[in-house]
Amino acid sequence: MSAVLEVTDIKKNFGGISAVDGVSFDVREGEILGLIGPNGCGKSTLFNCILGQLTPSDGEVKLDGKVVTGLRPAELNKLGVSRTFQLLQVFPKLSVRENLILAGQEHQGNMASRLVGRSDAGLTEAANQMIGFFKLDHLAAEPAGGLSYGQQKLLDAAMAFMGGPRLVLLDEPAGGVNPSMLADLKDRLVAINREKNATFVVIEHNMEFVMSLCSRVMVMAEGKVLAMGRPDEVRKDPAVIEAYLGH
Ligand SMILES: Nc1ncnc2c1ncn2[C@@H]1O[C@H](COP(=O)(O)OP(=O)(O)OP(=O)(O)O)[C@@H](O)[C@H]1O
Repeated sequence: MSAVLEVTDIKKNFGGISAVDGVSFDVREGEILGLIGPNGCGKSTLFNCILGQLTPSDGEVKLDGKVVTGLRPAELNKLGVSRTFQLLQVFPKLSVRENLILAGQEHQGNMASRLVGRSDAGLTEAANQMIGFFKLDHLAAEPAGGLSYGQQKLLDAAMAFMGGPRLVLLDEPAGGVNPSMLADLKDRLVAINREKNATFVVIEHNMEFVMSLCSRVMVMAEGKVLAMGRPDEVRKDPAVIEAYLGH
């Protein structure tokens, strides 16, 4: 399997703080990689360095073998890199379908179409497919703000997959989602991975969710990679247990 994403020796300092301290890993095509670690260990900073929200102090990011370090988020979007944020990014007054269309326009770098008219740039069909895929049919015309929190997280994840991205980085997709919706969310993420061969990286604090969703898990502590491996290997790694119990 070829690597979609290769991260080599990424570092990010904030003044005297070394938030990410020499992290290297790769993500293979069709893989779901989990990224876990105690609060403040550098997960979000690492995501932001990969996604162009932050410029790394050092290191290299490659997408499909091409160096993309330092590219802006919009440029990465056009290359097929998509993300969700810890906090929901849905537009509450727009319908579920409109939110998906807008996300598709963003992925195409086509936000200007918002200003020049309500043309959907051919994205209604793609949005309808995503609605079906994420089982949001009964909510398609509802304003997103009227959905439950768990449904909005499902929509938020669906938005990241509009436009058939090459790589999706999901930041705490399960955060605050109740157990019954969690099962739906996991089920849909597994399905999109299998049926569309989608590749993604998931930051998540919900250990059970991440261990059952991901094929490999990377554990960070204090800006470094502490462990990387299959969920069952990582779960019993003494250094990982210590990192969690120590906090
Ligand atoms: N913009 C910033 N300026 C200064 N320090 C920052 C900045 N962003 C993050 N940090 C620091 O870098 C370290 C890593 O933070 P980061 O948010 O990446 O951790 P995290 O693992 O994502 O945490 P959480 O699980 O709580 O989201 C922390 O010490 C944090 O205080």
